[in-house]
Amino acid sequence: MTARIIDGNALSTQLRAEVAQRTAALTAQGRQPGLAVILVGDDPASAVYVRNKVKACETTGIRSILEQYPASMSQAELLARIDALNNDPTVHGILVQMPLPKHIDAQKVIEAISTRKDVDGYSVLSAGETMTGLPGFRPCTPYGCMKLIESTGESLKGKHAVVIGRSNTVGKPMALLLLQANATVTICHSGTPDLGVYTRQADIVVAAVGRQNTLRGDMVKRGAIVIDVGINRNEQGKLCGDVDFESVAPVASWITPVPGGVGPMTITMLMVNTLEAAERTTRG
Ligand SMILES: Nc1nc2c(c(=O)[nH]1)N[C@@H](CN(C=O)c1ccc(C(=O)N[C@@H](CCC(=O)O)C(=O)O)cc1)CN2
Repeated sequence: MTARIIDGNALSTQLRAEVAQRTAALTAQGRQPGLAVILVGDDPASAVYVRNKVKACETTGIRSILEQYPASMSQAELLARIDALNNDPTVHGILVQMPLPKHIDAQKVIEAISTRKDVDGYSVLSAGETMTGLPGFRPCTPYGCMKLIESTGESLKGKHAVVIGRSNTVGKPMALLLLQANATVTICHSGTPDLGVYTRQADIVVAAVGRQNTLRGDMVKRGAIVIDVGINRNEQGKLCGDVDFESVAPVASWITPVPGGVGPMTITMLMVNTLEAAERTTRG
């Protein structure tokens, strides 16, 4: 047996087409969704991600407002821009690309974004909504992982899911979303001794630790679903995830590739969240 591929590019195309349809309906009512994307500094990877977000807006019909600032921008200046965008009724989502330059307190910036416009789902209030299952914005990467798992048609009810990683933006919200889908959830991390003891019991493994080859074939139960959130570069400079694809694919039932798995879904769920932000304002 070899695992079937969960194709994040294909699922993204499908979901973006649905977003485009709903966006067109809102736009026809004079309520075109708008997303403000703020990039501070000159990190080359961030510039690529931001460009891809603007492109995704173009293909879905969402209006993008790209604001680029030098790394020397002060925190006060950035907070003032966010305040202006919070008060702009044509802007439904605000996104500040991470990481920010070191002199800026990222959490302060995130908390300055209105909860109604926090389409990254990064704020403390959004985290609370994710934890309680209240309506709000789910962080895009774990939200995308849930859609990828859903696309396999496998139910999560009663299954054991192991999340490797405990970041506030991926690992922790991922565990909460799996829990809400009635999985039994274990969170492991870089400090977990003998990771395989846990992952070998898992029906679903989500690897989000940021270290290549964290999950190998001998650590995976036959038939498990494996979701790879990692974006790393190997010794040859090639993009790779946290999962050793070659050894895990023959054991798993479903697996996401890197690239082309979770990555594109992150941007797709940003489009979904922005559309929903605009739809919510329409409802008053
Ligand atoms: N404000 C935010 N900042 C950051 C986020 C975020 O969700 N919001 N996430 C990451 C970067 N990111 C989006 O911003 C992101 C990372 C990777 C991909 C992606 O499509 N990856 C491709 C491979 C791309 C490549 O070739 O390098 C893939 O995995 O197929 C999309 C978005 C940090 N900052």
